[in-house]
Amino acid sequence: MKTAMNDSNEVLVDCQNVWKIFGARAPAAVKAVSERGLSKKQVLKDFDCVVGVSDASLQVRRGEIFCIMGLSGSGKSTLIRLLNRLIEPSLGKITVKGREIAKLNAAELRDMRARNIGMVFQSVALLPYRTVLENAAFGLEVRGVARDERNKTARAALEKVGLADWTARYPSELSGGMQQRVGLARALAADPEIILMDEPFSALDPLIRRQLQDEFRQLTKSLGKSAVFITHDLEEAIRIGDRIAIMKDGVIVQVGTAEEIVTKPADDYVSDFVAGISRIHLVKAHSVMRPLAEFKSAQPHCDVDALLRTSPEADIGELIDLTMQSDRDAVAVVENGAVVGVVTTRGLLRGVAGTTAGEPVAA
Ligand SMILES: Nc1ncnc2c1ncn2[C@@H]1O[C@H](COP(=O)(O)OP(=O)(O)OP(=O)(O)O)[C@@H](O)[C@H]1O
Repeated sequence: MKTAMNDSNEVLVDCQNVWKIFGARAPAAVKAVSERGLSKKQVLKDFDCVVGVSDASLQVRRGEIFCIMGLSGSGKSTLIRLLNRLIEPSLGKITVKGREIAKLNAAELRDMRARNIGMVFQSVALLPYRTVLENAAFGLEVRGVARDERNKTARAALEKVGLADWTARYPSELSGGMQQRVGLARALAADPEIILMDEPFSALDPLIRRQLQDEFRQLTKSLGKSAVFITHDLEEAIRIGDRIAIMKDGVIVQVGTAEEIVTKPADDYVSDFVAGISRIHLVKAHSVMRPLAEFKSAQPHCDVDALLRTSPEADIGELIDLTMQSDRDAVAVVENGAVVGVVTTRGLLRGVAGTTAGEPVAA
């Protein structure tokens, strides 16, 4: 099951108060922003400059899949390009594995991109006159890895993405989904610790897309990689991400797990996004339970020890199944052997309907 827990809390990418302002008068706009805190709208009006990213801070931890989600033009691509210094920030600081990337020289930057932070774009840009194997090995070739070694590594990466039988084919013989897999294999062959993905699956049809989402998540986890994954589709972010940052007009408006975002949207913008999302597998017992003391004072005659039991991480689907198996209207939530709360039928309905957790519930 997907959890918010990570293999470690080590921060691999740390982005602090980063701005990116585009335009001929960007330096003056940056000065005005840092001195007077101008808004995106004011910057456009006063300086004719576009704020791509506005005061963004985020941390990507080891082993984590971090999704950046937002509508077109919200700044996702600009932000991800800042993370491996394809573009330079106007203000703010970005470190990768503790090193400030703005301070790296050209050779150090190349090395960092190869070892630490590789990228897969929406259009993979496969080389048409090269085989699948040569395409997957391309990153290694650029790094000067000898042919035998790079082919061996690329072959292993193609195997991981299910293309072992296609190594001698050319990109034009592959479907869009398979071409994306080659792009992923190319990134995996280079073996970076962090993979940056800019809407890699958005051109694919829904079935293939869901399949690749699941495969990508499994593969990333089994290889112990970290990833930053851009999407404009909240369902994709929820399916793939351990945590999600939601962007609007260059600003990160909320960062959290899917459950946090769905149960506690930071503002109306996020609420609108989460309105259509099914909560059955997202909302967990800990969000809809009534704390034990509160439940006991409301229902002093209920024998809590006689209720069916579950963990705080049980989702609403599981809670519904348990409630149906029982002749009681409630399920006890147990942590470390002790009952910590009770989920009532009403709490369950509230979870499905999306009412904020923590409201008083008539049990
Ligand atoms: N090179 C550039 N010059 C000027 N403005 C730019 C440049 N790149 C991006 N922008 C502006 O920055 C803002 C954010 O764009 P960005 O491409 O990061 O958004 P996005 O969320 O990735 O959108 P999409 O989902 O459509 O790719 C937009 O207003 C865009 O016009």
